[in-house]
Amino acid sequence: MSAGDIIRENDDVLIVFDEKRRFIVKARKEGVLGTDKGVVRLSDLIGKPYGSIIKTSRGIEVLILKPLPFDYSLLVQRVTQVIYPKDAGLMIYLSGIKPGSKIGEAGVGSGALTVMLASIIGDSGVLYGFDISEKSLENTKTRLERIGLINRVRLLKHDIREPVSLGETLDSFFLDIPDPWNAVNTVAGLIKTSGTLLVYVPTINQVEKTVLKLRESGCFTDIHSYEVLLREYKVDRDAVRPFTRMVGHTGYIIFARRVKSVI
Ligand SMILES: C[S@@+](CC[C@H](N)C(=O)[O-])C[C@H]1O[C@@H](n2cnc3c(N)ncnc32)[C@H](O)[C@@H]1O
Repeated sequence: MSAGDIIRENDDVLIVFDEKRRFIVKARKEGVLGTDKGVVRLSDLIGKPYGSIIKTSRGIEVLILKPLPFDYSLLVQRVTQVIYPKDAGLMIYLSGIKPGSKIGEAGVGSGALTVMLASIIGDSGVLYGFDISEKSLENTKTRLERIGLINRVRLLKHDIREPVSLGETLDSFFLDIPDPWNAVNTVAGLIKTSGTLLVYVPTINQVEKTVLKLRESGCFTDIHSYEVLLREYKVDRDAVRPFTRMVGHTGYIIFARRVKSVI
């Protein structure tokens, strides 16, 4: 077992009571997490290996885990519609981003995608996050500080449809605003040639407008549009089937590569 497997003071811990009741807390010498299933003393977490089971004051067993990047969505206060992990997963894979990548995102909204992107680019990467809403920027800043990722992110109040200079070009740009077609020229100027653009839109009408604008700009090629449908399964002995409820629709993903000029 390595040192990182043992919970130390100030480490984040995911406490799982059941499917619905999950909390991220910091292990501390003082303080408690109070729930209807009893109290967990935060000092009880210190020195325990991640993956252990501890008991609340009411004797109920809870699991203590190391939070994964997507677990931090528990801390995201939704001030806007957010990008779901199923969509973020494909967007991140297609983008090709990795530790050290320099990337952009507009709008940051509630910061759900920002948290996932910032966790991937590492301490050597940088994310320029644009939004026109002061509230969204403030909210995202608070989340990133809480999770310890703020050093990788520069939050900027700016309308991404208007030109902007960053002093460097980006490996990838993530766009989630109502009218992305109006931002195509600006983001084309920010992405390095052979870099990637990922656009997220909730309606198919927005897909059409955006793709036509990307083609017309002459700055993008390899343009593809996708939708991700995710079905989870309920697994019991001799009774394996999809859950009866599923998320029917979230949004569409558009991928494109920046080129000098389309051949
Ligand atoms: C749907 S939310 C983004 C949600 C975000 N992707 C998430 O996962 O939390 C859209 C955001 O875009 C911002 N926005 C809208 N138009 C914009 C523009 N032209 N430039 C920058 N931000 C813009 C809005 O203020 C809003 O916060």
